[in-house]
Amino acid sequence: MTATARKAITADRVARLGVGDTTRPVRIVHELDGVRSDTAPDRVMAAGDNLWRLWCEHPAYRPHDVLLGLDAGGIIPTLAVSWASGSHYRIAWKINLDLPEKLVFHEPHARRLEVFAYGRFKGQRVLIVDDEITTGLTLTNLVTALRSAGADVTGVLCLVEDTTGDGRELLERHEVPLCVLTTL
Ligand SMILES: O=P(O)(O)OC[C@H]1O[C@H](OP(=O)(O)OP(=O)(O)O)[C@H](O)[C@@H]1O
Repeated sequence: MTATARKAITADRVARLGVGDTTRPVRIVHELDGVRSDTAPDRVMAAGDNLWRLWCEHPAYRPHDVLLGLDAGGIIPTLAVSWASGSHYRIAWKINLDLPEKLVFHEPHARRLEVFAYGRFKGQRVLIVDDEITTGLTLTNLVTALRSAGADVTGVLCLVEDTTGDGRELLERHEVPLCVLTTL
């Protein structure tokens, strides 16, 4: 297979995974590496369901148009919340594809420093989903980029808040509510 053909297949797969609908997340979770046992998908879906319920009861809850998850750790939680909430989702990828209308922001920790969210965000109410927050730098960078693109960030959902960092305080300074499943 040529490099061009491989690139086309990768781009198609990213596009299909990145703008999802609620009928597909379970099948995608089964396809992802590391989630192969019979019970793991159920646990992932239960976590997404619980996180979604907590957000619905949160005082700062507002409706959203789309979920936005972060590659890589945020992908599975995003699928799970999508399934629980019946929401469409997108993924911000650490893959730079030659596609129009991409939002770029900087990830302060990863080896690949730039993250790309494809498509239009102007006028969209976006609920961000990730696996964990520590310093909050990653998510505030994303919030700033989304707002610059004309999006309305309704909140951030994370599975885990590492309270050794100041992520919650940083998000509060940016007036973004944070809802987490558990703290560490
Ligand atoms: O609150 P912060 O201090 O910014 O850290 C949180 C970020 O760190 C992790 O990503 P990581 O860089 O490890 O990338 P990964 O998801 O690809 O593992 C995690 O998934 C968050 O996105």
